[in-house]
Amino acid sequence: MPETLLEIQKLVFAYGHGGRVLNEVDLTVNAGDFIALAGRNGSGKTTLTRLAMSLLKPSGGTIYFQGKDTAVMTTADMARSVGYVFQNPDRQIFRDTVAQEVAYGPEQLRFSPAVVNDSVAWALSMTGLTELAGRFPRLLSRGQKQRIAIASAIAMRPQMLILDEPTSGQDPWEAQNMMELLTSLNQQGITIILVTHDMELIGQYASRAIVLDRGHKVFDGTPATLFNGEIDIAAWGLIPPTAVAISRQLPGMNAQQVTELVRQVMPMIQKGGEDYS
Ligand SMILES: Nc1ncnc2c1ncn2[C@@H]1O[C@H](COP(=O)(O)OP(=O)(O)OP(=O)(O)O)[C@@H](O)[C@H]1O
Repeated sequence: MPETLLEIQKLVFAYGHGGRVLNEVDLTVNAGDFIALAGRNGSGKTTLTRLAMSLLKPSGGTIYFQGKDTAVMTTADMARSVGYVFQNPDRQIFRDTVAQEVAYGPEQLRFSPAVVNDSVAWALSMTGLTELAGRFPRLLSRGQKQRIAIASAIAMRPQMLILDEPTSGQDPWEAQNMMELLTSLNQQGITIILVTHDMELIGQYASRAIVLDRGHKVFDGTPATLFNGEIDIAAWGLIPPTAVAISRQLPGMNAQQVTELVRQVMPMIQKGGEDYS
């Protein structure tokens, strides 16, 4: 059995005296999961991740991290185990060089200087930033800044990484690099929760999809099940990945990703070619 990292029970949340933004949400996150958290604008995704990080406190229900009630944990306690990457990387970057920026978290956690150096070197290398270690972060591209935010988070050696729309505003090449980075971090044992509106990314990279709709958890399962055509995902404001939409038009096809669609379609095309030759 995989270790349970996060256990959310009957979570309710309202901002101030407003209405409920999250309603009786139950959720278990296991070590090793690669979760995509989806749902229409305002469905409660960011709020849920902020609660999971103890940046907000529940109005009702309980959140346990490794069996411990997070109500008694500070944001600093959570930061030892969970890295959080904000949607806008500029909110997280304030030091003069990339290396100093990435060292900030491990220093705050009072790692020894040798461990800080090792952690920074590892985080820069994982994120492809080693060459940029001495550069001024604010002058780098959005994709590079997003990588700095991830490097800063993983330098604290978290068990789990929560990322809020890390590919927003990036070109497809940067977004793909980012997803490959997250895949490789996940393969190294870091549990990933990725907030995203991008169904293509969910189909291609996530092992589990969770959908929120108007503060309720309405789906928790594999991307294959989410996109199998039997669930009315349009009711939650979602559309299937292109590969799924195309493959539904072709008899016998069940691709979730473009590469898989091409693999499934190629024999048909080759056979068609032979018929014409
Ligand atoms: N600081 C706040 N004060 C009051 N209401 C808020 C606050 N932040 C978010 N909300 C409201 O809470 C609801 C959930 O917002 P949240 O940002 O969690 O949704 P989301 O699914 O992340 O949306 P998006 O995809 O647009 O980022 C929305 O109705 C939003 O307007």
